[in-house]
Amino acid sequence: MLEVADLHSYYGDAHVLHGASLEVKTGEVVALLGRNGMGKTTLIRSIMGLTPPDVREGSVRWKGQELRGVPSHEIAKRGIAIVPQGRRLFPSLTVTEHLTVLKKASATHGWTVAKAFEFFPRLAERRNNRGNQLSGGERQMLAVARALMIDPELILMDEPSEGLAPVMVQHLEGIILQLKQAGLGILLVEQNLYSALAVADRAYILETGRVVHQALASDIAEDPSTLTKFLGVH
Ligand SMILES: Nc1ncnc2c1ncn2[C@@H]1O[C@H](COP(=O)(O)OP(=O)(O)OP(=O)(O)O)[C@@H](O)[C@H]1O
Repeated sequence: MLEVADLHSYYGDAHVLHGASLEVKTGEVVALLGRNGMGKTTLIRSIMGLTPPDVREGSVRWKGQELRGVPSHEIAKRGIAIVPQGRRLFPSLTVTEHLTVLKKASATHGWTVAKAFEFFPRLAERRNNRGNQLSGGERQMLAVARALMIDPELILMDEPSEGLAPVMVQHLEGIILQLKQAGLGILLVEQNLYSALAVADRAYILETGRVVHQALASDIAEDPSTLTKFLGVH
């Protein structure tokens, strides 16, 4: 469904992605792993058409069509949503307002505000609270719910577990698996290795802007030598 091939991205003269390639098939959860600064966020932004960075070589194909050069709002319309690192919510908007910015409250098709509240009961309870009144876990749920409002087929999630208490990380894993069951594909950037491997079908390891290893998530989880070699985990 998503095919990224030989992508080269730059921040000014700084060459950050050096021919990154990966694939996400329909309904697959794919983890993108790698140490700090290896280019994970840059790759996600490059897929989504967000600048910076500047993509100078390679292709991003979605359902067979080239996305390079397509504006990010158009990419969203074609079915790819992003849950950015740090969640990027509006402190003064309520939970409901965050959701209705992207979809009318009266909408009846696909992901509606009512359906999002059914999926995230905690958000329903907090519907009139503002972004700055939510806990870290509630913020993350809202960031995911907001992404769902565009009725995506693929969600790019950038470190969703960052800053969450362990119980909330587990809750988030449950949400990711439920979304997968609903047929969504997910490309998941995670520092929390074990959480990512617990929900992913496959994983790629990025090192200085290139994929240096790919495998089934279950194989990586059972193979400590891969974790040590590429991720410095002991
Ligand atoms: N806006 C920017 N301008 C210049 N350089 C940047 C910018 N954003 C990232 N970089 C550089 O690009 C490289 C890759 O960063 P990126 O954020 O993609 O890594 P990452 O793997 O997502 O790491 P992290 O887990 O720390 O977010 C780093 O060397 C970083 O300093």
